[in-house]
Amino acid sequence: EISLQHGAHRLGRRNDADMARWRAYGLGQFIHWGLYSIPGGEWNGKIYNGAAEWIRTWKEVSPQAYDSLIYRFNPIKFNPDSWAAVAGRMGVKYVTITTKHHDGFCLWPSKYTNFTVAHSPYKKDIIGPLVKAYNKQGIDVILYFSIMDWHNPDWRYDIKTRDDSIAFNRFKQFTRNQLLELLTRYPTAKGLWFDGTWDNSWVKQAAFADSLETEMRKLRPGLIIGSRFRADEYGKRHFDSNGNLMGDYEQGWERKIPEKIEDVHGNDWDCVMTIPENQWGYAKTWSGHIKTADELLEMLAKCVSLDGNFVLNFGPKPDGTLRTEEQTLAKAIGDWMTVNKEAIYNGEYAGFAKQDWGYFIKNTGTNKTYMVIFNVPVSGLLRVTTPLHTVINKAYDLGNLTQTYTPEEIGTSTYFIHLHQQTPKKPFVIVLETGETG
Ligand SMILES: C[C@@H]1N[C@@H](C#Cc2ccccc2)[C@H](O)[C@@H]1O
Repeated sequence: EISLQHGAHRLGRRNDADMARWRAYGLGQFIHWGLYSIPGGEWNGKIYNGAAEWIRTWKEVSPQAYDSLIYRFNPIKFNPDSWAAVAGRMGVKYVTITTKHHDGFCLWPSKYTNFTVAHSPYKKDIIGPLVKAYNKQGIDVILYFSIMDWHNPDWRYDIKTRDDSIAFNRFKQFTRNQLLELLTRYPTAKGLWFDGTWDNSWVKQAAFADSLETEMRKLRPGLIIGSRFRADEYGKRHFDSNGNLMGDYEQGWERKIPEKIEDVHGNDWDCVMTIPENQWGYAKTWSGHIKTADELLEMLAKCVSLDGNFVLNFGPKPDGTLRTEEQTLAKAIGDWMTVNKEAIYNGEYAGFAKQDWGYFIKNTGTNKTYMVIFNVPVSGLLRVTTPLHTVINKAYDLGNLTQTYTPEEIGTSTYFIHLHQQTPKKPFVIVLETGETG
């Protein structure tokens, strides 16, 4: 181990109540909404092949023309209660909302810049009503904040000259001011989801970022900050130069999911996922593979089975409504969660050997382990290998408690569950109530 001033300040998982609440969420919603939602991935009739929220960087787009979109931001159909109702029906426990994406446009009336909703035709704060509406549905809020800010003239990709350094010092104060402003304006926010922290300019700010993280945690005890916020003094991000996780959970799983428990190194983590291959902000034309409800449910079960949270992204339209495809998926996921949510909430790694039919999820603090089944073998036999000294006392369908099973013991800690009849063409859950022997 080397001596670090600005590496991880805690080894292992946080063990406080705020983090336990985050750990139990299972399912979250991401919302990407801002000026980029207006062009929706198109400019002058041409389709941008990148992610819609990055259209400002397209060579076909002049930054000034993009920034003038502020004068067209007027989501007259925006109704946060309807978004929160869709999220509540879907079964999400938390939402991560973009307060400011890389383009620098603020969805709250920040005092530190005019590039905000306050200077758009809409005029009103978006974040406050969103936080209130989601909290009213019992859904916690995490604020997404991009450090990289293309609009701010003091932003730099690297610090090469004294002028760069003077400008970036102004930028650091601006960033600190905005973050303290967000935490003060929205005190019920449970955490900050940082992005846009990969450029050298920010990576070189280990001391400043470390001090700012400490200041934010002091201002808001229990605040949850992920591994993407800051680098250590050697420029190492997410994991410091000693290989220890920085922040409270790993934020490296963007549009990807770990394969096995060893990949998560005993840390908390979240996977943030798009419905199309790679569109976060609203894109008029979705191209390529659009994930189905069953695919998304399998991603959810896989994440929770490996001790993570699954956060599905929505990109609302410029008028403030949700696109039909997203509403349809939210309902399909919600219909499944209505029956099976106890397999997801308070879920953790079960320690059972992974099987091809699906995923094991243990319920924190109880003797229940859930089999979330996606791939029924033609034999109709579901193999279960329990951890040593664990026995199965009861087995039954979560969706039909009278549908019970008598596991056939076929070897040490190994059983077959015989499925009774042709099973539904939908993911389903069998509950195992276990006990310990010896
Ligand atoms: C959560 C997601 N992170 C952002 C990004 C990115 C990115 C940028 C460059 C290379 C790879 C990924 C996306 O715009 C979205 O906000």
